[in-house]
Order: sequence, then structure tokens, then C-alpha cells
Amino acid sequence: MYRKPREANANPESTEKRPPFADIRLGVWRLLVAQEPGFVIPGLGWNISPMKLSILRRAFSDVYAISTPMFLGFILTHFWMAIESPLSLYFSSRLLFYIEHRIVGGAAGSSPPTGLYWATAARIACSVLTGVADWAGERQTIFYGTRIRYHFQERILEANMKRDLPTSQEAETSESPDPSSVFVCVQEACELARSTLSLALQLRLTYQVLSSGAKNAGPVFVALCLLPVLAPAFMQSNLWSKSYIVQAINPHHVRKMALNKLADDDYKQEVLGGGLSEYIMKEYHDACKSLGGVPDAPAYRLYSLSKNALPDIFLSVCSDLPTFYFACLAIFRPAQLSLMHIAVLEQTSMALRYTFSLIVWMIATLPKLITPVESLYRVLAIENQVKDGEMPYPTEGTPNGAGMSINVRNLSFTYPGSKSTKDAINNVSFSIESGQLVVIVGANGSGKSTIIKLLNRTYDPTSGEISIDKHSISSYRLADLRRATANLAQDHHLFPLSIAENIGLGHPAMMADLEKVVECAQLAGAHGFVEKFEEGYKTVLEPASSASLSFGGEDNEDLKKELKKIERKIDVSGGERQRLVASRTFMRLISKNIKFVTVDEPSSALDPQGEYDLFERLRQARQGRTMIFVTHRFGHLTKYADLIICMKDGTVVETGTHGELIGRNGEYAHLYNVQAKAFATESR
Ligand SMILES: Nc1ncnc2c1ncn2[C@@H]1O[C@H](COP(=O)(O)OP(=O)(O)OP(=O)(O)O)[C@@H](O)[C@H]1O
Repeated sequence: MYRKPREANANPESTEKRPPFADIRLGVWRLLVAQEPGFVIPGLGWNISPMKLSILRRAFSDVYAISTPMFLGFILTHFWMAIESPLSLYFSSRLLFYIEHRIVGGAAGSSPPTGLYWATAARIACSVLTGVADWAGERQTIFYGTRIRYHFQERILEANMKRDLPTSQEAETSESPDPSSVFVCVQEACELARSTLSLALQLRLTYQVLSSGAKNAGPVFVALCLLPVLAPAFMQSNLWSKSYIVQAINPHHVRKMALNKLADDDYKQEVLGGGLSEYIMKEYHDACKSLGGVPDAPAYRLYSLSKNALPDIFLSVCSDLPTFYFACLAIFRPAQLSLMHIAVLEQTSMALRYTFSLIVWMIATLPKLITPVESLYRVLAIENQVKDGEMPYPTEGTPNGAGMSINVRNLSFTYPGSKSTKDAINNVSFSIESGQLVVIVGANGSGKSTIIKLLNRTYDPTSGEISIDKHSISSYRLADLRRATANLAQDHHLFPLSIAENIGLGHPAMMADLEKVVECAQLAGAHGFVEKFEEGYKTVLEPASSASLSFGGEDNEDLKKELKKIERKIDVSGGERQRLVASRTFMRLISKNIKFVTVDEPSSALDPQGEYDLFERLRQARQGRTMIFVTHRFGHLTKYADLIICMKDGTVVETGTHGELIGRNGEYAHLYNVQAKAFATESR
């Protein structure tokens, strides 16, 4: 059954504090309506706090700083639009006054008064200036708006680019700020100011014009014009200015929705294959029956449903009150009314109501428009969790071509927000000398990738210390460390750029050297398939979407086909993708700055030969650099390793060379034998 809005305390235990939201049941819905802090005008939804005002001030100062001349032009246009309506009204009333005087006064033979010419010229000038202001306003919205959007797009991109991974994973940074929000908000605030000024001038003028005829008619008329706009705010509940969550809680409705979804293509195979249609239809029918007519109309409509027709009748009559009032004046005080008064009444009653409703609407929406601006500024100000050091890397005196030496002591780490009760790695210690080849082995989840992430300073450890060339990793400048590191990871991505750029970005300084790019693609085994593309190395594999179909074009088959053609993407297999990413790493290895290379299982989709070749070529490209491999298929690598780190459940259980660890017959020997056995079985 439909139930009237009933507001309940969302948090029954707290009796002193205001609950953060009202909990309301409506039809099949549960509504959680935020009780927002700040100054609220009842019924109008005006809710603005000093914090929001300071954001608005900052938005204005930014918009002003982006282009002062454009800002001044923008303000001027709005100022004209504010005074235009009352000015036009004033000149219209003067014009009518002279027209009436001439027609009714019977002055047909005499020459017209100069005031008539002036009023006509002024009225025409107003119209011309309004045309100019409309044209300028439109251009300002597009060009000034675009300039402001570009400015904030760039700042957002810059902030996102600099943000480190742990900070990016915080909920606050996952919101995507809207670069248009600042201009939209400033525009709305200007329009609010403009409408308020316009309303004040309109009221003043109406009051003056009408009071000059019928005594006291001005204030009464104005009050009657505004009443129909104000009354609904106090008489009708609505959700349009409120923040709320709508949740379907009626179990029969929820089941109906779930069953309805089973018609989607995703479930086709199971539903058709399993012959489930009959069961689904029966259950759907039962759910509808159990719902028993409880309305599922949108919650906002149920919320504003009145108990009886009285408010609607009152509001309807209210909108005719100004006309009734003038009818009364015409009956009881006909001498005080003129043609001019009637014309002004006609024009102003509509204009006043429109401007006032606009203001009511804008004061309710402005705080909502400030919210995205607030979140934009918040996102721009977020500081990285991984703090930058000050020491340059490599330090003075480090021999050219020497790899990084690494010392790890009592390292522990838990991922931020992890629900696990165990550390990802716990009390890990090991040392790697400059130029060593290291292989980290261990079962799934044993902490191998986590170690790589800590060595690359993607995260900072929870406790323990990492030293690079005898100094704490956190004392070095992050940009220097990144410049000295090449990292080929398992979660690799292609950029929505050309293949040449995708590879060249490994070493941007040499990006223009296509020969080097091709050489690197050959090393990673990517050249063969890249050659086959029509556009070769210029091919863009994952282009950013650039076309869209208009709403009206949905039923135009030719347009739809054309869109498909435009959007057609060239795809590659998972293994080919891995080869392209590996090509980028070979490109990076050209740089003499690289002193540390990490290779974390980048070969899951490669065929055995591809994987073998990749590891061999990476190993050969080492040239004195320190290199760490993480891989499950380590048989062909560990025999070359200077150090094998064997991990289990987040701890290092063994370290040594292949021979030493096999001799120890522990965890490494166990993993190695499992692989060898599987291989022997496969080859039999
Ligand atoms: N982003 C993350 N958030 C929370 N926990 C994580 C995250 N990444 C990894 N873990 C957890 O940390 C532990 C170590 O994971 P890690 O990825 O380092 O293991 P691994 O040895 O590299 O595993 P695999 O061989 O499967 O790649 C695991 O228990 C894993 O569930």
C-alpha cells in the first residue's frame, strides 16, 4: 500500500544530535533525505554555509584571473540584462502614456509631443542593446566557458598525473572532478545577482507606475504577483532541492526487478539452454501479485503527492489574483485606471512572476552547483602519501653504468584499506648487490609483487627500511629514482596513442628514432604483427572514443552503420599486447640512466618460446644493471641468478643460488621439483 511520507529518526540511539537524514517509506521505496547543515529557508531549499560562500569567492577570483577582460565583459553583459527588463518596462509605460494621451485626449490635429519620439527611440535602443547582449552572452558562454574549462582540465590532468598509487586509491580521489563546474557555478551566481537586481528594479518601477494611478495599487499588486510563486514552496513538499538516496526495499519489487533482468543478453545462454523461461515467468507473475498495487512511481512524485485537492485549488486561484484585483479596481474605482496601467499590469505580472520563480529556483540550485566546485578544489589540493625526498640520485661519485645496490631490513606492509588480518609481507630482509640478477619465487599471494612495488616506491612500507646505495629510499628525489628504474609489470596497459609512441614512450628522448623503435619491437617479438597493420607503427590500437550518435539518430540505420565504421578498433591478442608493452621496456633500457630493472610476470599470455625469448633478451640487456625477475616459470632463469629469494605467506623463507637452494631441499626445491615433474609428465 502507498504510505504517506513519514519521517523517522535514522539513528534512534542518538537523541541529542540531529540525525543526518530523514528515513521515509514511500510505495516500494525507502528514501534517505539529507538534513543539510547551514542556513535553510523553509520550503525554498536555500542552504548555504560560509564554507560554500568561500568556495564561490575562490571560483570568482580564479575565473577573473583566467581572463580579466573576458570577465569584465561577462559582468557587463549580465548587468545590462539585469536593467534591461525594468528599463524596457519603463520606456514602454512612457510610450503608452503618450499614446493614450494622444488618442484619448483627442489631439489628432496637433503635433505629437517630443516625449513620444524619445520614448520610442529609447525603447528601440533597449531592444537593439538586448540583441547585442544576447549575442555577446552566447559567445561568452561558449568561448569564455571553454577557456575556463581548458584551464581546469589541464590542472586536473596535472594533479592526476602527479598523484601516486596509494593516494589514487583513496575514495576521495576516485571522484572525477568536473572542469566545467567552476564556470557553471559562476554563471549561476551572476544570473542570481542579475535576476535579483532586475526583480528589485521591476518591483520599484511597478510600485511607482501603479501607485501614480490607483492609490496603494502598487504594493498590493506586487504582493499578489509574488504569492503564487512563494505559496507552493510552503504548501507542497518536493524533493527537487534536496539530496537523497532512493532504495527499492519492497522484496516483491526487488524480486520483480531481478527476474526482469534475466531477459538481458548476458543471461540468454543459461536461460534458453536451461529452459528457465517458464519458471521465470511464473515467479514474475507471483511477485507482481504479491506487490498488490503498491506504487512504484518515481519517489519524487510520491513525495509531492497531496492528501487532497485544496492546495492545488488554492494555487490555481492564486495565479489569477492580480487580474481579480484589477477587476475589483475597475468595478469600485474605475476613474483611477488607465490604458497604461492595464498594459503595465499585463507585462509586469508575467515578468515579476517569472523573475521571482527564477530566483527561487536559483537560490535552491546554487549550493548544489558549488558542491562539484568544492570537490574539484579538494581533489586539486590532495597531497601525495609517498613523500618526495631531496637527495639527487645517483649520488655524486656513483660509477657510470653501475646498478643499484639494495638493502631491505625488517620490511612489513599492509595494503591501505586491506580487509585481510595478515600483512602482505612481514618482516622481510635481504640484500642485493649492484648488478646482480635476482629471481623472486613463491606461490600465489606470497608477496612477490608487493616487494617489487615497495622497491619501486609505489607504496611506502608500514615498517622496516629500504636502502638504495646505502641511503634510505625515502631520502632520494622520487623523479630521479623513477628515471633510474625500468619496470615491466603484470598489469600492463597500452596507451590510446600510436604503436610507435607506445614503444617510444619507454625513452621519450629517442621517440622520433623509428629505427630504434623497430629494433625494440623486434627484441620483444612485436615487429612481425605490427608490420601487418595497414598503418604499421602509426596504428592506434585503443583510440579514445571520438564519435557519438545523437538521440534522434538512434533510428537511422545508415548513421548507425557509419558510427560502427568510425569506431572500428584494431584489436590484438593478449600475448601481442604483452609484446608491445615489453617493446616499451626494451626502449627504456636504451637509456643510460637505468640502474634497476624489475620484471614482474609480464608473460602470462606469451607462448613458451615467446616467454623464453623475452627473458633471455631482457637478461642480455642487463649490462651491469641490477635486475629482479618475478616469475612462476623460473626454471630457465634461476640457473643464471646471483640470488634467488623464495617467499611463502609474506615472508622470505630461503635465499641463495639455485645450487644452494636445491641442496637445502626446502621450499625452493619443492617448487622447482613440482615444475620439473609437470614438465616431465607433459613431455611423456
Ligand atoms: N591492492 C591490494 N590490496 C589489498 N591486498 C592486496 C593488494 N594486492 C595484493 N594484496 C594481497 O597481498 C598479498 C601479497 O600479494 P602479491 O600480489 O604481492 O602476491 P604475489 O606473490 O605477487 O602473488 P601472484 O603470484 O599471484 O602474483 C596477497 O595476500 C594479496 O591478496
